[in-house]
Amino acid sequence: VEEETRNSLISFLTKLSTNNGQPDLILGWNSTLDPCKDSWPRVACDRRNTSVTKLFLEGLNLNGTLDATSLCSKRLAASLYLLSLAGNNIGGGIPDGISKCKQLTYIYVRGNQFSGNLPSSFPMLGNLKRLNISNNKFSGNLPELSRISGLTMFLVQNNQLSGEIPKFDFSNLVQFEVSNNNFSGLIPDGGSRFPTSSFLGNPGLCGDPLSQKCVSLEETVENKSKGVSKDQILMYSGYALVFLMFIIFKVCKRKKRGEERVEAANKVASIDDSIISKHNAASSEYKSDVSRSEYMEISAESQLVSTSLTVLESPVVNGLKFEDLLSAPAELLGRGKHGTLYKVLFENGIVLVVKRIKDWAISSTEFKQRMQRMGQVKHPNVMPALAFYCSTYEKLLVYEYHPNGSLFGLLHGTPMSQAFDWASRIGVAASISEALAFMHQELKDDGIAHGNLKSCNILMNKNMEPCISEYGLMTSLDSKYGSSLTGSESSRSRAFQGDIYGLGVILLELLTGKMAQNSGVDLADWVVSVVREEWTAEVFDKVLISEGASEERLLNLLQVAIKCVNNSPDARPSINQVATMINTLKDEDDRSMSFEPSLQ
Ligand SMILES: Nc1ncnc2c1ncn2[C@@H]1O[C@H](COP(=O)(O)OP(=O)(O)OP(=O)(O)O)[C@@H](O)[C@H]1O
Repeated sequence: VEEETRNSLISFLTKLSTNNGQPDLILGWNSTLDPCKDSWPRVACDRRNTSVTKLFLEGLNLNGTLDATSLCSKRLAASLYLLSLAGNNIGGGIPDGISKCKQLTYIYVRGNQFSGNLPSSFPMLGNLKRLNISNNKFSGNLPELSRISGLTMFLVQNNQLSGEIPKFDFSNLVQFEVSNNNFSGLIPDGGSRFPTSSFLGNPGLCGDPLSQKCVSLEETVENKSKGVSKDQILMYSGYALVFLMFIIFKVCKRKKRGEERVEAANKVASIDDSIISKHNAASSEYKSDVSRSEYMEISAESQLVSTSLTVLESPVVNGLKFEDLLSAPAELLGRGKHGTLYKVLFENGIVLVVKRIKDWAISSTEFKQRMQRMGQVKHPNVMPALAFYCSTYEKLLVYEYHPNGSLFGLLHGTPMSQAFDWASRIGVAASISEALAFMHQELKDDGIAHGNLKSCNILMNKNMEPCISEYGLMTSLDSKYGSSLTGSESSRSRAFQGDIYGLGVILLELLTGKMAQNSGVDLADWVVSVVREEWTAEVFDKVLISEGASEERLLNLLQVAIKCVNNSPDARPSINQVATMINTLKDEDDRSMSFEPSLQ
């Protein structure tokens, strides 16, 4: 490593550590030695040992300032892609010059005394993937970070940041948290993928997933006041206008609601009346294959006691009527233990999935209450029902169609399974277990477990992230899962323990690449017997072994899976324990893969 870089590093550390006297000596950073070949502590280099790539300076009680000029000196800036300063007492701001460190991909400065604005040049760090500036004293508006397209981690909680949240492409973000700042305005589209806790503690913030809704009028008024001078008098009259319009809006809304109620009553009546005629007319228009005609039976039965479709909050199906569902072409996707699944195609290109539940001994009232309750519990890795229909004869649920298929398909379908590497598998395990822990916690008091957790009920969304589907549709009838259909307290907890069993089997599928049931062989029984015979290494998927996945990590996950499939439901761990174990394994894995620091 050339002299310029050595000097830059030492000067950077000196400014960071005004308290430490001779930091270069303390850390062993000595300009007569080479940072790479002589292995300066807390410095990592490229494979050829010619350039510095990572600085791990966390937890050193550093209390100086960040000298971007030294850090982003020409040569160092060309290779440095990880900077961790987490858990120190570094103060001052992050200078504008940081944007010269073009290769920076990971910035971890959590838990310091940094203050001031993030520099406006920050978005020029186009390679940035993970940013953690949480637990500092940063303030002011965020720069246009949404321009950084590859950002997967954005953690800025516990600062004093204000203004609006940039319009991120939330589909890329895996970790996101802005809680306990002074952010205001509408949470941008897609933000609702993250839990409410990611946004809490910002009094001015509104919109999904927070319960505080935005007053849509604000936008209208903002537009109207564009171009108006910003002096104070006008500002106050603007506020007065907002208030006035808000009142008018409320009055109009109340009036409209009254009209809508009348309209809705008429609509329900007209749907009921028109089902027979529309269905008869419609059925001749569609190609009638077996599934289609079966699907049509729904309407025939439903004519007896029909109610309208209940939409559970979704822009996709807003305005969708029960009759629309019936008159759209349908394709049979599968016939499971608990019902039949149809893919329904609409003229406007929307594709939905309708589950027709069979033989569920649950009253209509109970079914409706259950669906409404589940509509309130949202997690980005759980697929919500978009709407439901319930009559004496039919119980239908409407879901979004996921063209990327299920985890079952990914593991046991043909070529894709080859590309399903260990990092993705442990990622899937961590996401599912966290989502299940969330659902159990939210729905424990209502006694609603998943009831039928298995790899074909884990669907891959457009970002190939797993989503648990069909949550709470049925209580499993399988005694092995440990549940029963009676409503007693113990049978309720059995249902939750049944989900742990289901999760355990999914973990075994991820580890072995084998199906849960194959030619009468039960995967859990097989794995347990092989492990008992001390042939443990034999159970793992050969694809993982040939990829070079660490056997120690496979073993760690296997131990969790085996605990979950214990035949005695009471001996299984709680979902929180499972989620913690799996997430710890995943974190260890992430760290060892990228040699990232323990303190982000
Ligand atoms: N929303 C969806 N989008 C795309 N595919 C889906 C969707 N829901 C389910 N599937 C897939 O359709 C197939 C049939 O699903 P279905 O729920 O009927 O089967 P099952 O889960 O075996 O049945 P059951 O839940 O009654 O035991 C499965 O392969 C499943 O992965």
